[in-house]
Parts: sequence; C-alpha cells; structure tokens
Amino acid sequence: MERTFCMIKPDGVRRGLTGEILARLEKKGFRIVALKKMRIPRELAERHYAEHKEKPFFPGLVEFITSGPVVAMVLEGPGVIAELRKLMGATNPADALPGTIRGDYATTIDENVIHGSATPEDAEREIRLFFREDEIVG
Ligand SMILES: Nc1ncnc2c1ncn2[C@@H]1O[C@H](COP(=O)(O)OP(=O)(O)OP(=O)(O)O)[C@@H](O)[C@H]1O
Repeated sequence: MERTFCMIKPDGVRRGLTGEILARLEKKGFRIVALKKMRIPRELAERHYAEHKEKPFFPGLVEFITSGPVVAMVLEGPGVIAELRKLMGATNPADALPGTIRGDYATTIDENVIHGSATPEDAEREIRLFFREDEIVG
C-alpha cells in the first residue's frame, strides 16, 4: 500500500491544531502507521529541504522548521501521496481553497501549517530521514 510522509509544522503545533489536523487525515481514511512529536535538528532540516538550498528563503525556512516541535507521521492509503497534497491545498495559503488544510488554517507561505511529500521518490526519502523501520507499524 502507498505511503507518504506528513508533518504538522511548528506553527500548527504552536497553535494547537494537531488534533484537528490528525482528525481530518483519519476521517479521510488514511491510516497513521507512524507518529511522533519531535524537534528537528538543524542538520535534518537542511537535508529535508536540500532541494531549496540555493533559494533566498532557505535560511528562514530552516530557522522556522527548527523553531519548535513538529508532529511527524507516515500515512498509508490508496493514492495517499497525491490525495494528501489535495487535502493540504496549495503551498501558498493565499491560493489554497477553503476546505483544504492550508486554505482553512494558514495565511502566509512561510508558515503554512503542514508538509506532505510531493512525489513517490520524496516520500521514500523523507520517511527514511525521519523514521526507523521499527517505528512504522503497518
Ligand atoms: N517563496 C517562498 N517564500 C517563503 N517560503 C517558501 C517559499 N516557497 C516555498 N517556501 C517554503 O518552503 C516549503 C517547501 O516549498 P515547496 O515548493 O517544496 O512546497 P510544498 O512542497 O508545497 O511544501 P512542503 O514541502 O512544505 O510540503 C513551503 O512549504 C514553504 O514553507
């Protein structure tokens, strides 16, 4: 069954949105097969966002994602990679439709509440970065 990596970012955790977001993901029908609250070490943040290394917003992005605890998880379900991206809404909350997580809970691109892997390759890479095999309960 398809799996993806999902993370409630520090702004979502700080604002007390963890329960609400987890409920939405479960109600959609995704299975949470791994879940942990953690602080992201700087080196992990830099590896996770390696594709953005040269972008002007990279330092701010690393600063933000390490600014407080996140809730990291592995979700499982049919087509979960693309389906989660639909549920999340556009990267820029200004473009995200009402009814999506970013559309309902976020206003700015630098604090957009949730992350979900973009492709099967990203999903595999990110799951491996954040979880050991024995932390995933199928
Ligand atoms: N122009 C920007 N200014 C500030 N932050 C940005 C900008 N573009 C992207 N980001 C931040 O970098 C993250 C990763 O960007 P990416 O283009 O990979 O979007 P995404 O895949 O929708 O987001 P995520 O990887 O968090 O799910 C975004 O979620 C956002 O927090």
